[in-house]
Amino acid sequence: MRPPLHSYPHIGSGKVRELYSIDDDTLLMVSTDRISAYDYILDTPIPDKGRVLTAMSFFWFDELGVPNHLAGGPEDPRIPAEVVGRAMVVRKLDMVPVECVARGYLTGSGLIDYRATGAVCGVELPAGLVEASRLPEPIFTPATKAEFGDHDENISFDQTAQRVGADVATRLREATLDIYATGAGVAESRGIILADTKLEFGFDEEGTLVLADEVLTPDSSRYWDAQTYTEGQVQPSFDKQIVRNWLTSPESGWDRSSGEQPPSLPVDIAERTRARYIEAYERISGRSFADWPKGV
Ligand SMILES: CCOC(=O)Cn1cc(-c2ncnc(N)c2C#N)cn1
Repeated sequence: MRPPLHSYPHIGSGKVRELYSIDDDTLLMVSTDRISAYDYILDTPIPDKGRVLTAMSFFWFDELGVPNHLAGGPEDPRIPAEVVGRAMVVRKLDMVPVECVARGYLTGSGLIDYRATGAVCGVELPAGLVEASRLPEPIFTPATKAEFGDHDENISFDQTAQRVGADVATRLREATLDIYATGAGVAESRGIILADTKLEFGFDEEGTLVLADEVLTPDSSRYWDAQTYTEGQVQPSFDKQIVRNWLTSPESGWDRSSGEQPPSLPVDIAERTRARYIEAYERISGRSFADWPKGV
């Protein structure tokens, strides 16, 4: 008999995820069907988004083969029935207070930094790069964890070292770049560009640096379709572009500059977005989403 979700103390909320305490050593990380766009959490859920992104994290934890925080499988008996398939039982770690970002392409806050300084997080880049330029080699561009709703602030390697020590900063950079390289290589072989990703790490009770959080999901990464990749313009998000395009189309009646909450999504927009998440998972993992566990 699985415990009810309400039997676990709720200890944290993200934009689209919830964190609960199972016991002194273990947490339950639950992914919801919520989706964010243009810094708003939309009021229309994307059916199965939580399950697809959880399936992706389980795939990548398995594929990467590095020490990670998983403490059980997708159907661990500690997972409440209502969240089976979209929850992970994880070891409680001493989390490193740095967002570990790897970038293989220049976009978003990295492009803003580059245009202002010629560098990203203090990493000098060649002149002449533009939106979505592929970088000569992937770079480590750490950031501070922002409070709920704020954007993370990019920091340099030296600033990271001041926070966590030079040795840990070096290990974070190495691990982040290695994981990005593996992820980008697998994605590329499936016709998908992994432009960048954000990882989180923590230390376990033996002092081992452990990969935590979600890993290489469309919520923690930018995925682009390699077939449509064109340097010099903002790339369509593999998973969110359908939503973004509808929200900024006359059909939605929404004005992005209004500061108002976006309208509810039409059913077909939510359904097509669900299909994109499933396509990303199946193409990258080579697994069928139909095989993934589902709660009640
Ligand atoms: C609600 C969404 O926000 C988060 O999950 C971020 N977060 C992670 C932890 C964490 N804390 C101890 N051990 C862990 N294994 C983890 C993990 N992952 C805390 N906040």
